[in-house]
Amino acid sequence: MPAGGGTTAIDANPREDSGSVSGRTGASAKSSSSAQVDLSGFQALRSVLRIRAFRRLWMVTGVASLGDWLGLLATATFASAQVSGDAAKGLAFGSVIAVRLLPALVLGPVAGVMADRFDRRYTMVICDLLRFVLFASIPIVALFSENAGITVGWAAIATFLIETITLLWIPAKEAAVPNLIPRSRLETANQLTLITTYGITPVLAGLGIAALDRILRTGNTTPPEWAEASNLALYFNALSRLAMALVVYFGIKEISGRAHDAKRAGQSMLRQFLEGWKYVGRTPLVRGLVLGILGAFAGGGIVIGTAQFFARSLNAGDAAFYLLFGTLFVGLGVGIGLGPAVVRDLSRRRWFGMSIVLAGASVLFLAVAIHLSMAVLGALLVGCGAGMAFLSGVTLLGGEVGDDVRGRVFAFVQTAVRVVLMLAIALSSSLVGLGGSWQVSGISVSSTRLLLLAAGVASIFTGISAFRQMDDKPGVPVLPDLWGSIRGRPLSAGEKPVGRGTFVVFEGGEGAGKSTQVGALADAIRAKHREVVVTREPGATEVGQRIRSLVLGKQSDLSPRAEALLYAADRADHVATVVRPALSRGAVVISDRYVDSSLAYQGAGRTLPVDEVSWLSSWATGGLRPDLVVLLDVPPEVGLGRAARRGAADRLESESVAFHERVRYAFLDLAAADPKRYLVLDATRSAEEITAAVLERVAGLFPEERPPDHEVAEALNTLAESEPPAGPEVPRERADQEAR
Ligand SMILES: Nc1ncnc2c1ncn2[C@@H]1O[C@H](COP(=O)(O)OP(=O)(O)OP(=O)(O)O)[C@@H](O)[C@H]1O
Ligand SMILES: Cc1cn([C@H]2C[C@H](O)[C@@H](COP(=O)(O)O)O2)c(=O)[nH]c1=O
Repeated sequence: MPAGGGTTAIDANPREDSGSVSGRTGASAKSSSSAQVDLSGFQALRSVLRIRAFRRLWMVTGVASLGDWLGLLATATFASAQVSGDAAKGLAFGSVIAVRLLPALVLGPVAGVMADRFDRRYTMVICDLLRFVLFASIPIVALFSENAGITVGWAAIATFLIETITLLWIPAKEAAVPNLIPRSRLETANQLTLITTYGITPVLAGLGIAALDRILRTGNTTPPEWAEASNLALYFNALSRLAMALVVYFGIKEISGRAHDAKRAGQSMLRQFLEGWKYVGRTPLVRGLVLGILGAFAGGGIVIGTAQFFARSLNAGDAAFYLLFGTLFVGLGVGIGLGPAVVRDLSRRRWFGMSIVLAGASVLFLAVAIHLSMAVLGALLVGCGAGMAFLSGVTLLGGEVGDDVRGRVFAFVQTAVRVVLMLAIALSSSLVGLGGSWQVSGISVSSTRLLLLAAGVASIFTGISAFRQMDDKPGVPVLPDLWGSIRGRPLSAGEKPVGRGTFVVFEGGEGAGKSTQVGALADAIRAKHREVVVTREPGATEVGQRIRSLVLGKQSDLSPRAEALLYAADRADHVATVVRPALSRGAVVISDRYVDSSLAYQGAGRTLPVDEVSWLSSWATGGLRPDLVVLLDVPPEVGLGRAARRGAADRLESESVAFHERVRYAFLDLAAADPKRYLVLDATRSAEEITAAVLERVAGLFPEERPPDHEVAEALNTLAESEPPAGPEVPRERADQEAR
């Protein structure tokens, strides 16, 4: 994936998330004497919904998705209503569904090229306007035509066209979402979208159409033809698509405006198409994802294809089929809704493979279930595994595939999924019908169960292969890592034990007051006769001093990648020669900036891919993570104003306010993603208030040595008297003067 400008040419996301820190503060935090900001999991959801462009897209997609489900039910029932006789009705119903699935084969590949080649907003708007016309045309043609053949024929043609257009629309939309939202929020955004699309709206559509039909038929009156429930549903579907087009055109302009790649614009569509396939084939992550997704859908298809026979084999009647089907969906919802909260910091690449293995193992369990209760548990776990795989797969695709090729990858996946699903359902339902059943030791062994066994084994095999292809922590044991993640302590690749010390980091924008607070905290801990090492990045070592002059010197003309590498080099030297030795001695290490500064400044500020910057830092530090990060949050204007009073601006301070705003929201997003490790403080408060909040929280790190209140008061007095504030012990003036 070309990393540079691919992912974040749009500058819309972080600033949209414009709630101030106090805006994110819960009432409890406000009433607290400290300035602490409470960032819970629920607030992660709220922070996603604060990103206006995404919120608009999510709301309008929800309405449109409801319309689409209504439309699917309505076109199918509408077609069967046009003919009489069970066989003809069944054929009409099935044909409409088949017609909806067919275009994927023909058009899927082209759709991706279009999503990557053309402006995604215009692609979405044009597609939705066309769908508006086509959906509305189905009941209108029926109204004016006397001939059932013409009505059903047009319904089939319009449905085919709609599905064709949908295939163009989906990759454009899916590829656009990661540009509207910070990476750390992508998973929550996907959770919200998947639950809306596959959980809430199909149920609402089913209930809505049934209720509409009932209302229209109350009092034994038959409604006029134009007001039939299925017709009204189709009008609703048409209008929801019109609304989508208008909102995207007028309200979500951020979808346009990706970096224009002149080289690619000149390429032929065929070349771009082949390039997309090659990308899928040669990128291990994408290959693993595609393999896993297809394996999971093949397994799912076999479960669906055999479900009715399987339910019969349990002697539990037709109701068992619906029960198992419903349970599968409940499992999907549980996996998508609760999965991230359970596995917490587990690597998403690992989670994806593990989820498929869970789904496969659950299919195996289904295959040997001898009682309905076992089958219900199996179906629930199959759904859970599939839901978690779906969520992690979509999030990985959105977050780790470059913007320039994302449309094609999404299109590839959606086409392949449909084909595999159709084949799996068709083959398994025909095979299952051919086979019989035998009694082995009183247990009924049927072709259904053998097929399920085969599907389970195949899914486990696919999950393991996907895991191997994508693993980002090779050598780290799988089960301890899973267990550690569930308990909030995932194992880090390459992490070495660092002794008994405690590592505290202060982060935040320019002039947030980090040096001031580092000094105050160091004084308070030293008063407890503990060894404290005050340090900072960049510039804590001899080499670091030279790097500091290079990165902050206004005369330096550094590319973003070179800048990121220099900060990483400083960090590697810093951790190896200062931080780790001090932690091994059992000291408290307090650092003014660390890894998050690179994620915020080089990732969000310079728009380098955050995962790559994160990997670089992780490599530089050998996976060393702080015990606590104190984030001092300050609006850039305030912080830059404070810094300006200190002297001339350096190279980073001279960046635009927009740059510093991106940095600010990236810090907040990092904190929101791991609230236990962070203390977020409103840095516009007085230095004394902030110190009190820091001391209170730090006391929790050394429960046996909580400072008595009079010592906290002393530390605050020292802080109030010291002017200028105590800064890091390491020399900074020389490098800073050279830099400025
Ligand atoms: N809470 C506060 N309220 C007002 N002014 C403050 C506060 N904390 C620190 N200051 C002042 O703001 C200026 C910058 O503070 P400090 O050097 O501690 O910030 P910093 O985050 O380390 O800055 P930089 O990242 O630019 O090095 C100093 O003049 C300091 O006295
Ligand atoms: C560690 C680190 C720092 N920066 C930036 C952030 C600041 O603008 C300067 C450091 O200056 P300070 O006065 O010591 O705060 O460097 C960065 O961009 N990336 C990093 O990893």
